[in-house]
Amino acid sequence: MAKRILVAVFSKSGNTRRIADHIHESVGGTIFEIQSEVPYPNDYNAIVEQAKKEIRAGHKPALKTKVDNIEAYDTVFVGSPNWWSTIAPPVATFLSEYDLLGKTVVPFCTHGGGGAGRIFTDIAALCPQATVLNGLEVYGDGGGNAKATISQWLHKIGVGKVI
Ligand SMILES: Cc1cc2nc3c(=O)[nH]c(=O)nc-3n(C[C@H](O)[C@H](O)[C@H](O)COP(=O)(O)O)c2cc1C
Repeated sequence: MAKRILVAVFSKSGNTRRIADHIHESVGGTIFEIQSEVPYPNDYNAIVEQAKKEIRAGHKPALKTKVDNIEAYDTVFVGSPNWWSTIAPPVATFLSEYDLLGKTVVPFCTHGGGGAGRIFTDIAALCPQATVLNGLEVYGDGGGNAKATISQWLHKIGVGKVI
């Protein structure tokens, strides 16, 4: 049976979404934007403070969007910006809401200079029954090298294009 791929991404300012779009172009499948029911503020200080509080409290905000049929996918890419060295809280909600038992999870993130932080281990901890492949970390929106970096990574982890 053909592999079915979901590319799930949360992005506040577009960087992680851009990487998700490149991944989607390369591997096919379905793209899914993780969105919180209540949007995060646009003011930088406000979002940084809110994120800090939510992460400290382990808060998992309600999501506005749902995946129709998670059973249909066997590979799930999960993308998050680095927020305080970990995943954005809506990504924690996403990983807790869906049963990823037996699926392959492929993490990726963008950051502002701090690298992946704890993102890959935090994602793995939230889907203990999935096989988690080596993640990709990208600075900002990845610049002009983004596509090449993504192709090399996909090749390394052995995820090819599906229809
Ligand atoms: C609330 C918040 C916290 C952040 N914390 C970090 C951090 O700890 N380390 C880091 O390298 N970048 C941090 N950043 C920068 C983002 O990870 C970076 O700009 C990312 O590419 C944004 O992705 P997006 O455009 O998909 O939202 C933070 C940004 C925000 C809004």
